[in-house]
Amino acid sequence: MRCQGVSKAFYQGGQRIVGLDRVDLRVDSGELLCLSGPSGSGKTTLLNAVGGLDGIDAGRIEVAGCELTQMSAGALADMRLHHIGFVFQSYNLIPVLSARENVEFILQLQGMSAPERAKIALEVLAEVGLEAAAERRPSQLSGGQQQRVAVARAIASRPQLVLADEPTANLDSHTAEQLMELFVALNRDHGTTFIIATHDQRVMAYAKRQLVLCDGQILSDRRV
Ligand SMILES: Nc1ncnc2c1ncn2[C@@H]1O[C@H](COP(=O)(O)OP(=O)(O)OP(=O)(O)O)[C@@H](O)[C@H]1O
Repeated sequence: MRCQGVSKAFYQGGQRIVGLDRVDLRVDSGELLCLSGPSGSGKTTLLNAVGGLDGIDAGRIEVAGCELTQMSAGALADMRLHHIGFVFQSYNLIPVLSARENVEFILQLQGMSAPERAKIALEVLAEVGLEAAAERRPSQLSGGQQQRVAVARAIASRPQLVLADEPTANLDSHTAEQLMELFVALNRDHGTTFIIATHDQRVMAYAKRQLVLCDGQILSDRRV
C-alpha cells in the first residue's frame, strides 16, 4: 500500500477542517502497524481513504497494485470485496444472521456457491476459535466473540490487507489481548498486512511499526 501526497479536507458550516495533510506512507506486504494520535488527528480518515470508502482531494493511493483514484465505483467496490478486509469498533454484524451467515454473506457477494461458502465460513470461524458458536446470532455472543466473527468475516476471502479501526475499543483487557494475538497469528501465518488505528496501549504493544498522526500529518514513524 502506498500513499503519496494524500490530502483531504472536510467543510462544515463554512469552516475547512483538515482530515489529511499531504500524507506520504508506504506499507509493505506483511507488515502489522498501528496508527495512533489524538482524537481528530486523521486516523479514521486515513483508513477510509486507503480502504476506498472515502475519496481524497489530492494525491495517490495504491493498493494491491491498483491506483484507487483512477478506479470506477464498480471496480473500487470489487477491489474492497476481494482485497481488503475491514474490522470496526462496533463489529457491524448483521443482527438477524448467525455468525456463519455473517461470514458467508461476503462470500456470497463474491459469487461463491452455497456449499463452498459454508465450508469456508466454518473453516474461518474455527480459525478464530468460534466453530462451536457458528449458528448463534450476534446477540447470543459476547463482545469479544462478536469481534471475532467480524474478524472472520474480514479475512474470509483472504484479503492482502486488513484495516481495523479501534477494534478493541469495546473489549476488556483480556479479550483485547486475545484479539491482538489473533491478528499477530493471521499476520504470521498468511502474511496478511494489518493497519490498526487505535488509542489502546495494549494494541500498540503488538505492533512492529508505530505511526503517530497529528493534524492530518505523520508526526513519527517508528519500527520496534
Ligand atoms: N464527515 C466529516 N465531516 C466533517 N469533519 C470530519 C468528518 N470526518 C472527519 N472529520 C474531521 O476530520 C478530522 C480527522 O477526523 P478522524 O475521524 O479521521 O480522526 P481520528 O484520528 O480517527 O479521531 P478519533 O480518534 O476521535 O476517532 C477531525 O477534525 C474530524 O472532526
